[in-house]
Amino acid sequence: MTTKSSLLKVILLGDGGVGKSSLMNRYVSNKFDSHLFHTIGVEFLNKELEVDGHMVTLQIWDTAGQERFRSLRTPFYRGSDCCLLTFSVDDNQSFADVRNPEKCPFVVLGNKLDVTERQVSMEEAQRWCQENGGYPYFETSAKDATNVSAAFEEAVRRVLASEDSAEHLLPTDTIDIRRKPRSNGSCC
Ligand SMILES: Nc1nc2c(ncn2[C@@H]2O[C@H](COP(=O)(O)OP(=O)(O)OP(=O)(O)O)[C@@H](O)[C@H]2O)c(=O)[nH]1
Ligand SMILES: [Mg+2]
Repeated sequence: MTTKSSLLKVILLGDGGVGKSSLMNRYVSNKFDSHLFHTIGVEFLNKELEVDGHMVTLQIWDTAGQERFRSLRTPFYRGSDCCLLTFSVDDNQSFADVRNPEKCPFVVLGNKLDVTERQVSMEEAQRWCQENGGYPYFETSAKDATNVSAAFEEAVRRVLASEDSAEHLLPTDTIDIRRKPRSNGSCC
């Protein structure tokens, strides 16, 4: 029997320091580093998971949020199935930047839930997500591992539900050369 797996690409976007790399490291390696360096350019990691009976290879692209790297991100939007727009709840400016997405968002993450001094309330973030297309909103902490898997898994569920998942199917033992290229499968 052919085992089929879906290959999904998600991209983490958001200001420098909001915790994108920390979320990826927590999710893929279950590790947290309180003195992580800023990302330079773009990095990616793969994670295999099962969502509602679907085997998925999730390719997570982690972009550099600092302003000086902004132009580098553009090529990586292409072919993304989902954008994870991330801000940190203790940084108003990072939420303002999320509210002006360059490309279509899919899931919005308010990270650093563990901090005591919030600048963005849950109500404010939820209201914005509802009023701007009904984006799913998750409050996460890469530090405490709160809601991190749930946020990535929701992204996978949304992609699988919104697209003909057959478009992603990669038979492990055959390649169908008659298959047409994806026409409009990507959101970004
Ligand atoms: N308290 C707390 N700190 C966090 C959390 N997530 C990340 N941090 C810290 O915030 C800092 C920045 O985290 P990064 O993951 O490097 O942020 P980034 O979004 O990848 O930043 P760039 O690579 O510059 O775009 C690091 O010192 C992390 O340890 C969190 O959930 N809670
Ligand atoms: Mg980073």
